[in-house]
Amino acid sequence: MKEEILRVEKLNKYFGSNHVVKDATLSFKRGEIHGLIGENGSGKSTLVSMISGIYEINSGKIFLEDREIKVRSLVEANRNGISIIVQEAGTILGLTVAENIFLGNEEKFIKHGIKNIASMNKEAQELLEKYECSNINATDLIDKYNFEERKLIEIIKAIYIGPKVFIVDETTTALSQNGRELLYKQMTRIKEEGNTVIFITHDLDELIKWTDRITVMRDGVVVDTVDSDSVTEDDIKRLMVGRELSGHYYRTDYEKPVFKETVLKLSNVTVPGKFDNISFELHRGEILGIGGLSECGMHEVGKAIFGASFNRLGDVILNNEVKINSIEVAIKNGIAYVSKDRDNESLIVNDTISDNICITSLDDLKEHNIIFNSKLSKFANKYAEVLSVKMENVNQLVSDLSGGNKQKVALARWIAKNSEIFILDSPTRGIDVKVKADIYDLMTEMKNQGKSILLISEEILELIGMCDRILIMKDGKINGEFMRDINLTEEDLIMKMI
Ligand SMILES: Nc1ncnc2c1ncn2[C@@H]1O[C@H](COP(=O)(O)OP(=O)(O)OP(=O)(O)O)[C@@H](O)[C@H]1O
Repeated sequence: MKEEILRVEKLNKYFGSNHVVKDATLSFKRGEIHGLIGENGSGKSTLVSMISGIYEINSGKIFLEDREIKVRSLVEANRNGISIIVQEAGTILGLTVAENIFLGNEEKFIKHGIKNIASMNKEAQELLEKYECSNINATDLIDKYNFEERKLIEIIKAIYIGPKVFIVDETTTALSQNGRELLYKQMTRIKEEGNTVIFITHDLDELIKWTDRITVMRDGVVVDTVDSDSVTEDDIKRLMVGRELSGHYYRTDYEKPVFKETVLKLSNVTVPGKFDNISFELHRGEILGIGGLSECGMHEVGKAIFGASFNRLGDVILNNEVKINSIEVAIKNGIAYVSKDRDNESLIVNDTISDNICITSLDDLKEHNIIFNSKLSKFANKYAEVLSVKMENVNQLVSDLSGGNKQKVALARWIAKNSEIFILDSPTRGIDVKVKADIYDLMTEMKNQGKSILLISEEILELIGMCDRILIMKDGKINGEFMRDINLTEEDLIMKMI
């Protein structure tokens, strides 16, 4: 029997009248990876945020190595040996990589009131090398790096302290295959050294594979804790939802036609330093996937098509000969874009759900040049419902939603706009299995209506399961093309990525 390292007893958290964690009692053992799963909004992030000092506890107790701890901030949690990688961006823009890594822990570099920046930069660079991120420069502003690179920096920040409890909140979907390998390696090391990892992921396969035990939450309540080697994905789904979930997940068809008509054409598109001379066509009714490893440039391709890259070269042309050179032209011509960097590029998090959903459809909602609030509210409610957004009402701020529910709002806006071409970068990031299946159904329905989807994804199975055609990128170029085929395997795609 492994020894307990961390115990939470009757933890409660309210946001206003919303009781989101209810009497949670849970024990974590030394040398285990302990998974945490539940539907979007079931209280996982809130629970680990209380353990890591991000949120105040309304009632209950936390014991670390049998000693009650009261952590009031992340820095205090760190000092107690608890670190976390949060689901959203956890780095601060305007600071260097080194400053981000040592944020809250700078005093080790301060002597007689003077901070030894050279020494801090040197130590940060050594950490970057040690954790296989030598392409990142400690003295650079963090702003220079993309979402995945910032996540890797957060991982280093969380592990260099040698945590007793390392919390990973829905991080793997922000990482590509190589970033994931790095994270798994560190999780395994921490476990083998007799410490504990709390691992939140919506990927059931990954959850069962990497954890020793799994705790399931439903509506703020800890439902059960099970041994990972004694459960199946269906068992977990049943515990999460409280009933049997049946039916398919990805598309099941292999013969559905793609129209010959080209709706969007890229000719020799380049974004210097990101990708080079990319040309392809997207057809009506096609789901075209783009996959690859972190540095391959695929995320920038989505941005460039939407007119959101400042220094793009080459042409992005619609079938009516309109050239897409700006976001405004893209939206006017029926192009939708969901970025992987949800909080910074897809949503206005300090605004309401209603405003976020309506923002791209305001012109369509005008009556004699007047926009009626009642109409906005009805419209927002309709599409929040289509995407099953778990919320109090549409006037709630997006920042108050759980990660997966934010993602649903980002998608709802474009479904509401009835766009013709969807560029979806990691659209199911952070979304629970049940809603994921609904989103895949929605994508299939859109395809059947003749809409076109460019699906940029790190999830190889998602690409194989959903796409009519898949382009694999490597080092800024297209390195392989695969047609939909029941015999296509993960290995086929990976071979073209590496
Ligand atoms: N800062 C906040 N203010 C108000 N309500 C909040 C806040 N943070 C979370 N909530 C609410 O608490 C509930 C639980 O959210 P939480 O983020 O813990 O869920 P989760 O299980 O982590 O979901 P996901 O899988 O989507 O990340 C949700 O209903 C959410 O809207």
